[in-house]
Amino acid sequence: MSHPVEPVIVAIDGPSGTGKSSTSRAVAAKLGLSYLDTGAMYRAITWWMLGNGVDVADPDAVADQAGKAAIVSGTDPAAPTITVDGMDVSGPIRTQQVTAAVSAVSAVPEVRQRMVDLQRAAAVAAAGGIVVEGRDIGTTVLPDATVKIFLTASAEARAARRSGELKGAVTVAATQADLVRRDAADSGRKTSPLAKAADAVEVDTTQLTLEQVIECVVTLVEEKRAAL
Ligand SMILES: Nc1ncnc2c1ncn2[C@@H]1O[C@H](COP(=O)(O)OP(=O)(O)OP(=O)(O)O)[C@@H](O)[C@H]1O
Ligand SMILES: Nc1ccn([C@@H]2O[C@H](COP(=O)(O)O)[C@@H](O)[C@H]2O)c(=O)n1
Repeated sequence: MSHPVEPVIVAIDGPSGTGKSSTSRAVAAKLGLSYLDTGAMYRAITWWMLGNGVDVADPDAVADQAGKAAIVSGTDPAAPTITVDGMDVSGPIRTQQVTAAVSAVSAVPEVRQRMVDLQRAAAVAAAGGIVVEGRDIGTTVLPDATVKIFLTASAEARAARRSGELKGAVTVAATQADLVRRDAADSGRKTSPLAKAADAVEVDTTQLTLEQVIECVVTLVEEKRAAL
């Protein structure tokens, strides 16, 4: 008797700038899976809070407004989308203003509960399987994921990669300080902090090219699938 094939769920977590988005999108595209960028969701709600005059340093004010914005993520790895109340916010959520505020907003339990519900619903809706990337996917959002990966890289390597992206608009030192500050806030919060799940495979990408990281994750997923 044949058994129904369970959709593969890949959880990819790690600190800022370790290559989660680039790797997750490419792995999803190669394996024909959906893709969800949960960081974009926290950025989207932060963008909404800032635009609506909410004091993001006041957790009670943020909690009070946590249910107001309608956040919708498109999960096609070839063209991921993110909208707030029907508006495309893929550009605005990447501004420095949002980056500086997102850790405070994402630390509020009411915000996290709302985002986690949306993230789990997206995973259930992805009948063919999904790659979900973030900070707490393996530990909290999808603890039963088929494969869990925790990407790391030195702060120096991550800052150099990000500075390359920003084309020298910000110094490497300032970029590194920002990454380290955000990681400390994300790791130190009470509710589902950035953490490696006990059963996650850690991949240090410092000395690896993006292509090597993608290949490594694809192999890990295929090995796991073959063993199911
Ligand atoms: N192994 C690698 N070698 C060199 N550059 C890389 C590697 N992995 C990712 N990059 C580059 O580093 C930058 C950051 O990657 P990416 O946005 O995927 O990281 P991230 O972990 O999703 O970051 P964040 O948490 O801030 O969203 C991008 O410019 C990407 O092209
Ligand atoms: N699962 C997650 C994902 C993200 N966050 C918060 O969002 C910030 C932005 O994430 P990026 O991946 O776009 O850099 C991140 O610094 C966290 O504060 C989260 O809490 N949980």
